[in-house]
Amino acid sequence: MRLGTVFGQLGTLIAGLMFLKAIFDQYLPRQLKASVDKHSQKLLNLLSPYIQITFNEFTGERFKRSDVYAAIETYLSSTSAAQARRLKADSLRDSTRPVSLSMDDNEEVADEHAGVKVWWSSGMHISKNQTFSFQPMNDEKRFYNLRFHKKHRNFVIDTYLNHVMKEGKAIEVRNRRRKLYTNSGAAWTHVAFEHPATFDTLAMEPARKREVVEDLLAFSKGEAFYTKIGRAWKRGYLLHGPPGTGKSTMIAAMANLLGYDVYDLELTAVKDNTELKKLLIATSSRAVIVIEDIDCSVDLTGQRVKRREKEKENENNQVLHKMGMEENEAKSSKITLSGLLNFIDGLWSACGGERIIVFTTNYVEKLDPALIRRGRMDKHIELSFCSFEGFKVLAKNYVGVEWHELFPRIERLLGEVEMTPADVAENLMPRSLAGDAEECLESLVRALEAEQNKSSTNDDGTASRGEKINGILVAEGGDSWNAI
Ligand SMILES: Nc1ncnc2c1ncn2[C@@H]1O[C@H](COP(=O)(O)OP(=O)(O)OP(=O)(O)O)[C@@H](O)[C@H]1O
Ligand SMILES: [Mg+2]
Repeated sequence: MRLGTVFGQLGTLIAGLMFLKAIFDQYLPRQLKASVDKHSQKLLNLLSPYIQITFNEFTGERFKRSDVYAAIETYLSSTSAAQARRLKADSLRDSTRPVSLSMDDNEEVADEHAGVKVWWSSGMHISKNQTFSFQPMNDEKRFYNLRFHKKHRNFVIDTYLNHVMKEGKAIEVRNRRRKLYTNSGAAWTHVAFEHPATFDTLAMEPARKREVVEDLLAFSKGEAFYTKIGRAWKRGYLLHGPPGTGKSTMIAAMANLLGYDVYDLELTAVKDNTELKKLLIATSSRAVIVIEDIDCSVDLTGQRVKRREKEKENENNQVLHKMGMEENEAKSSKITLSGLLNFIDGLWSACGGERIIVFTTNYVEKLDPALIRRGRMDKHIELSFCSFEGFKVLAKNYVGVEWHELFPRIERLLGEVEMTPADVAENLMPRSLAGDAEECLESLVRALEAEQNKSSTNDDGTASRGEKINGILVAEGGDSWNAI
């Protein structure tokens, strides 16, 4: 007899048994039915080459939805949308998508991974001891069934289920609305993080940009590597450079590239080291923890205070009096350098999951070496004045041109004048909706030439535009505005 015929007959037999079981289910008394159920299931198990796994929506804790069920639902959402005939739509909180689609009860969809085909179906148990309740949903227990051929038992259990969990969680992360956390006291509050910066729009030499992007991607995919070498899955970046060179913009681009939340830690709002520790423990995995302007955030004890006092000593002839005050202030300042070092080291040891910590500063040389040594700040990235390569990125973004006859002139001027990407960008900003590229480029040329003339005449040593004193940018004409 041909193999196809054998399978055909087997199929008919199984279908017949299932039909008989359905009839018995309707007409047999309950006790007899339970016994028929047991034996028919045994018979079906013997004949069927398939294995089935059930994943319940609620396991153990009654009100806690199973993470596994949620990951399966997310994993199957696109397959369900493509295959199922009846779908359920749910609104989503904290997601960039307006609705989530999943297959309705008693639907079945097929999935394939590494050439192995499996079938997923969804269903719902309704509790038999139904009592009147204002929350009838509590008695409905949903589940997913995974069906596969028994020859794939090991593959499904060892490989396929891992793939489903990993992919489901990754989709969840990709779709979730990210958050920007800020601290007030020992608690974080958050708003939606919607900064549009990307590495594509960041003005920086392409080779250096690629290096940073590759470093970040290697980190984010490096869980196995970090485990192998016995290091916590964390990475520290120090971004340094003059104001307006794109440090904050790069942090947003980093968070957008990796899909991480951002924790913007304002050290001056933290009372003491204990509060700092609490904040650290409350951060989630897949986060960029940022401390901006680390040099002027807080009076750190140790070398820096001494160095700062020394600078003041030279400036001021009321030295002793002033030093006394500073020392008292430093003592009453509750966050210390060692507190901050413990914070970073604690991040490395106490918190599981991937985290990035970023410090920014305008004055890298002022930082205590202990704070920025490799292992704490693994990668130091300098952001500097606008190069011609950086300008080309801005020109493409702001005025939509990749080449213009003014480019050689701009290249020469940028080689002679130091202008931050922020200032270049400002000059390239169209003045009106109808503003054209040439007008913007000419405005930039004029600004660069004015800067060139100014630098050849201005050497009186006064603070000039763009210089930051104690976190405040100095504007032309002595105005000042906040750093961020
Ligand atoms: N490298 C850059 N690429 C693209 N845009 C930039 C770049 N640098 C600055 N800008 C523009 O200038 C503005 C200010 O930049 P940003 O806030 O990133 O500077 P910063 O280096 O963080 O300055 P600060 O030291 O004052 O904090 C940004 O909103 C952005 O539009
Ligand atoms: Mg900044």
